[in-house]
Amino acid sequence: MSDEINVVITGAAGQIAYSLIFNIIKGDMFGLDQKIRLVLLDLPAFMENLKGVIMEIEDCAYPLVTGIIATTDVNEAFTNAHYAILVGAMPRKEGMERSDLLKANAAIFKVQGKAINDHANKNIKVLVVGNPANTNCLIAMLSAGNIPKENFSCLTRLDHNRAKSQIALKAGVNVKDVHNVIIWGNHSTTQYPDVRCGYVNVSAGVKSTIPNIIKNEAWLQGEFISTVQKRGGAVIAARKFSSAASAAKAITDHMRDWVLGTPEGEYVSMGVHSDGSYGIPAGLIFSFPVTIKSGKYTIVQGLPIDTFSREKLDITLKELQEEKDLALSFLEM
Ligand SMILES: NC(=O)c1ccc[n+]([C@@H]2O[C@H](COP(=O)([O-])OP(=O)(O)OC[C@H]3O[C@@H](n4cnc5c(N)ncnc54)[C@H](O)[C@@H]3O)[C@@H](O)[C@H]2O)c1
Ligand SMILES: O=C(O)CC[C@H](O)C(=O)O
Repeated sequence: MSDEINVVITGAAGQIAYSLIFNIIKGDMFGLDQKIRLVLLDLPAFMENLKGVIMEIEDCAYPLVTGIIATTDVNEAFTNAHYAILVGAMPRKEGMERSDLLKANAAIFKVQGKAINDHANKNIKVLVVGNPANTNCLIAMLSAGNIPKENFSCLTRLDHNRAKSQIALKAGVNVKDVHNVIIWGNHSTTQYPDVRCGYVNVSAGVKSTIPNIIKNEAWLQGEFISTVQKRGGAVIAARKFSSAASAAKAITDHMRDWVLGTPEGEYVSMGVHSDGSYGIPAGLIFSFPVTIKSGKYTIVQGLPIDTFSREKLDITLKELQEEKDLALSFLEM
């Protein structure tokens, strides 16, 4: 890595950023030796709040921070950016549909995609978090034709972590022993959390598949899936705000693995540009199981897709195609 990296966070005065920034400057994302110049983008009305966040960054006295820029100007923000975490968007409140979000947020990601295209480092890695994350990511990617498609991804790691945790709770094991769960598709209630190929480390050198450990197919195909699919909504209903600390943790996991790589044999879930794998047509941002080496992800190939799974993949694919059509019609792209 270079001596110093420029890391842009949009929505920097918001809830997620308030956890995320501190994970980054502690070294949880890029390692303990990587110097970081933080570039914090938000709307003019939030600059005063951002001043308070910057005071707290300074007061943490973490040695990895070599500079902090606060700005409301997208072109300034993305100039020579090495990493961009696009969190800034309008979050869904109780009673709001995702289609309302689509319209409000699609325009933001078109402008930011273009600014990335025109001003960022050509090797930039972009993670889209703001919802609807897959479609916002697609719009940013389509607006940044000079940047390789593989440099864009969206966050489904929170769903992945939620799935791991639900399995650990049900099986009565530590979450660190649960491996290779998969989130397919959209970061929405149509996602397909799939644990058929996952496993649990039972004791030193002994592992068993998740279906073997849980021994309850009805739960795995029913309550487990719907709990993970609806977890974001459940947090909003209880907290009145959308998940923030767990989202920041998932962003940190996603970026750390994208930059530093995944352990041998370990899959993680990432929303990435579809390439025809598993019958998902090119031209969408779809969550797949991936492995990562030297900063490049590879979609895991050859996993079995049974009839139940095919139906689930088709449902989430259909939703993503509809979101894409709607977003492109709003933007006249
Ligand atoms: N993909 C995921 O797993 C996941 C998980 C949780 C939340 N989210 C989404 O993340 C987004 C942010 O959530 P939050 O809780 O931090 O919201 P928040 O409302 O607390 O913060 C959002 C921030 O974005 C800023 N913002 C809005 N438009 C902007 C723009 N054009 N440029 C720069 N900044 C802008 C706002 O001023 C605000 O400070 C929401 O869309 C939410 O639904 C995604
Ligand atoms: O708006 C939602 O229902 C989900 C919000 C967020 O993406 C999450 O997964 O916690």
